[in-house]
Amino acid sequence: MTVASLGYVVIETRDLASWSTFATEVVGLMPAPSAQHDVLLFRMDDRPFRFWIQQGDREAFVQPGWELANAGDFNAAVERLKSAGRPVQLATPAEARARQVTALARSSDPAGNDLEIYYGRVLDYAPFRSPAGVSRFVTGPSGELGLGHVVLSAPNFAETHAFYKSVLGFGDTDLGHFYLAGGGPDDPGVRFAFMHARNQRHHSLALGELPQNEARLVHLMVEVASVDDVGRAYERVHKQEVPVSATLGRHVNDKMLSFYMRTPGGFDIEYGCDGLLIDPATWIPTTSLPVSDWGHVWAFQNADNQGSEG
Ligand SMILES: Cc1ccc(O)c(O)c1CC[C@@H]1C(=O)CC[C@]2(C)C(=O)CC[C@@H]12
Ligand SMILES: [Fe+2]
Repeated sequence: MTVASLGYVVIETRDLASWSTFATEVVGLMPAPSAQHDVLLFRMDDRPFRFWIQQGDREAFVQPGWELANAGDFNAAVERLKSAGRPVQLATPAEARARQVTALARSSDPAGNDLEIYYGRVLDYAPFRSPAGVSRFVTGPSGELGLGHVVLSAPNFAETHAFYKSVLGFGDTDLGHFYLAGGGPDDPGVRFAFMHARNQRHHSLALGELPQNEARLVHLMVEVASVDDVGRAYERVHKQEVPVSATLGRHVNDKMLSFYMRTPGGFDIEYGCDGLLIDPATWIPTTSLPVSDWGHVWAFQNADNQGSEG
């Protein structure tokens, strides 16, 4: 019943054309054929899509699609969601076919973040080619590392954290505690849970003890093969005047060399390389206190500093 990987993300936008330009020219994703005129699909490997972007009336993240290994794991996850009292909606065969999976169900976590689970690994045999010249997105030799990670807000932190572990089978990789307000006696800190699915990616999911934001996502991370892929993306971001949310830096926990940019959806994409691989069977969770070894100057912290100085 353990989630195997982060399979795809669903995003909603009023302006498909702007998202499309951003996805291809900035991120470097490959446009893929879509059967629906109000849905754009983008590939990063041999999956038929990793980004599903649909026309709607909001700019928002809709939900992650969590992949289960087979029918048995999928059915067990559905049963666990029901036993935990979560609403579960089994998708129709037509809906599953549209997602290019064998079976699909919708639910939500106790913080109100929507989610999908599915099984059935359809492949697209047309070679992957990035329109922006990305050498390769890192998803593992057969895609088993998943598309990257998502970071969700969980104001009811303990309850949501327990849900992902006991109901969907995630394991703790790092229980970060970040003192962003100086670390003095009055600073309660922000708790984070970085969790792995049944693959070697350091985290496929992180929960932050943060209020829910309008975009309904803190960020999603995509990993590329080399530091040059990150550097070239950083250059595209500057040339195309995409807002940088955090400058280039290296995280202490997963060793990711990354920067963060603002998407048209109002949430960030973390764009990185060098992510740490772990053995999910034997890993003992760490507790990180620093966010980064170096770099990662956050735009919101700059604004705060300027406010207090001025
Ligand atoms: C700390 C950390 C480790 C690995 C990651 O992939 C990663 O994204 C982070 C940063 C998480 C987090 C964030 O995304 C929003 C801004 C946050 C709350 C901070 O200011 C500290 C931690 C940051
Ligand atoms: Fe991240």
